Amino acid sequence: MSEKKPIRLGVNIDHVATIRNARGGAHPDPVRAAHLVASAGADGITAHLREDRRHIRDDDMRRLKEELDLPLNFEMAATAEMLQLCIDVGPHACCIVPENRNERTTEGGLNVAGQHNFIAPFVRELNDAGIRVSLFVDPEAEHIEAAKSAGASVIEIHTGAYYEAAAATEPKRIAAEFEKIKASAELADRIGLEVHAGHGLTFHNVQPVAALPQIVELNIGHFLVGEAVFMGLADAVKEMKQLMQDARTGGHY
Ligand SMILES: CC(=O)[C@@H](O)[C@H](O)COP(=O)(O)O
Ligand SMILES: NCC(=O)COP(=O)(O)O
Repeated sequence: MSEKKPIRLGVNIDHVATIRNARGGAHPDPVRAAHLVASAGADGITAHLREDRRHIRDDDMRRLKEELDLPLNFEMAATAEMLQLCIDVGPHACCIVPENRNERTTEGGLNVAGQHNFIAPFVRELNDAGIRVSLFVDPEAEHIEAAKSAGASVIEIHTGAYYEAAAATEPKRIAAEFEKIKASAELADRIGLEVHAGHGLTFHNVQPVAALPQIVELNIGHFLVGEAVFMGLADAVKEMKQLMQDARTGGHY
């Protein structure tokens, strides 16, 4: 069993921008939300600049980088336009994700094994610009091994299938999806990749994932912004961090 390293919470503020864009104005400002989550204990800010700009926009990314002291994780598709924007912004990290304009949310992980020769040059250019690269992958060995050989230093395990199993309250499916995450975290750690996870994590499903000793960062957004309606964004972030720390230190879950 690996030693338990501390675990970080990256808060994804995309859906603050979704609410802003619903009316076309400037409120609520995702950068203001980022300042708030920083003071509530977030360890980083994640934002996904989608090609269709449905939530976060170019200027949000620039302001997040300029105004925040926290590490910025720039999520994006592997396109020439995004590569240039990311290099111009100069975030701490870039997470490359698959993107499909017709999807409601990120549906699956990056097909790194099938697109190795396409993805590796993006990783190289970002690395050369001093940006850490993470690849957002389904919990499958072939993509994790391909991420390593493509030059990424981090993988983020897509926890969407685990979320769906938990939402359907199907114990066998939850256990099967969790086992995939666990085996993937162990494999990635063994081959020298830093391991992150995210997508669909909530107060109710986060603790088993946070307890996995190889996982050092969780990126969580939609649930926290939704929960902010009921308990406020700062309290939602504090509660999520507490649940993660409790799971990490062997507390109750
Ligand atoms: C890649 C990922 O999991 C997040 O970026 C999440 O998808 C938030 O953005 P969307 O809700 O637009 O997919
Ligand atoms: N990469 C996952 C992420 O940033 C947040 O996903 P979600 O919590 O909004 O589903």
